[in-house]
Amino acid sequence: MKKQYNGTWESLNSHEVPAWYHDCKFGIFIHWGLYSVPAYAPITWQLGEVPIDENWYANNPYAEWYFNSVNVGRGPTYEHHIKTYGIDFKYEDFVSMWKVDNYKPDKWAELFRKAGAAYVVMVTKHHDGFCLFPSKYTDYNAMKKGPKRDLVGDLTNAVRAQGMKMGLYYSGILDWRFAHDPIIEQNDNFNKACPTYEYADYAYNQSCELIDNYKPSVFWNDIGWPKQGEQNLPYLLSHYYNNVEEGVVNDRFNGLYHDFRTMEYKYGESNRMEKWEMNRGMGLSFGYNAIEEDDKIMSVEDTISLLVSTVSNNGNLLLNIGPKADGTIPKEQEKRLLSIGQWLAVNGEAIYGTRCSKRESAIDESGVQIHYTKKKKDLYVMLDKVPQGAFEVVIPDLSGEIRALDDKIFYDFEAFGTGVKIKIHSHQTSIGSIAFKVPGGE
Ligand SMILES: C[C@@H]1N[C@H](CNC(=O)c2cc3ccccc3[nH]2)[C@@H](O)[C@H](O)[C@@H]1O
Repeated sequence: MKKQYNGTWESLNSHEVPAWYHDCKFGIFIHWGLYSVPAYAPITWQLGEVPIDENWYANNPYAEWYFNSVNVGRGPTYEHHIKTYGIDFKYEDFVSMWKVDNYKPDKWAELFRKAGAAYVVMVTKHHDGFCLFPSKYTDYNAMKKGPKRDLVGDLTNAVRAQGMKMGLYYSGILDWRFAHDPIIEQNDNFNKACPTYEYADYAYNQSCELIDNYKPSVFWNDIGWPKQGEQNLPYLLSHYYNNVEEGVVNDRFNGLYHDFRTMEYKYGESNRMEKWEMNRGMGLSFGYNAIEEDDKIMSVEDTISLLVSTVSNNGNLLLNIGPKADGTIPKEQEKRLLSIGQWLAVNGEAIYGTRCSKRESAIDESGVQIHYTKKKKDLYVMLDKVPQGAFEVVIPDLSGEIRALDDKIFYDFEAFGTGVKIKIHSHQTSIGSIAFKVPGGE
């Protein structure tokens, strides 16, 4: 019997995170929109690592913040805009320039599947207010203007045809079509947001459009929810769960409710006792940044390290790609996705469908990082940040057989005190973390 939610916080608080969200581990985030046309941001800092005497908003590395970065009236993006487009060029003028001739949603979905992703979260409306889906509530949308396509519907169908879950991102509290004062400090995200009931109703109604028309497996709200709409949240979330039984939501509803917590780059806290999700771009931006080239984005090894450390601590990794305006996925991003997929094809047994082991991640004296996952009674051990060439590592409080998932790893193992010493002779031909299975080891 399907559980019904009745518009109260009490009924919502009985909602449990469905198994699929615990099992899937790796998702692809997609930031694609008007901001992909200028595709510019300075390459500055990761969120959570901004130097104390610097201003994030006047030097925003998020290319999807282009409108605000110009609107602040100073800094690299403002200068770039004046030089490239001129002082009279308005952000809305990018609409007619946004042609999606290379948008091939089936190819995108195929690439995400090859990357080993189990879910996708696509931005439907970012802070700039331009909707990538047909909406009854605004003509500022991709069906009516610019691309003249239901960009969200096309990808939703393609992703589901590949057997992946489709999630949708919505910028709840921020919409610069309703409130366009420059945001120059963190609190402005809330204090300068549109304070009208009209906008709160707009956000509620568009969220219902997304739920009713696409039934997203993840409703990924960003930054916060309109204050004037907080009393309607229990109805919106009940409507969501009553229509999308497997649905999950994140923790960006003004702290009122969540299925899973989030981190973004280095910002936020995670607690392995609770389901959470790490989201970040491959570089410092979510939207495509044309000056962020191959040498400026994460290596495959670092991305696999992030996946392994996130999953072994009860998280999912939602890794962003920023397509070019025309729908081309940048080569440097595609290359990394395919390499991650190759690693997961060999080592995915230690990732997909696992749960947090009672054993916590550790660093041995040689600096090798040891991460654990479990699946029923089996234990998986993943070695990361390993040296080139041969090395040894002792896994404490372990006994019995230990088997590398990658047959290109040459190793021995032996009992060592109350643990097992693994002697790796050669691992050159493999990329990223080295995963072992210990049958019955949990
Ligand atoms: C995915 C990413 N989100 C940004 C806003 N981030 C937050 O509101 C936020 C980060 C974070 C980390 C831990 C807990 C809550 C958080 N909210 C957006 O401003 C970016 O353009 C991009 O869409």
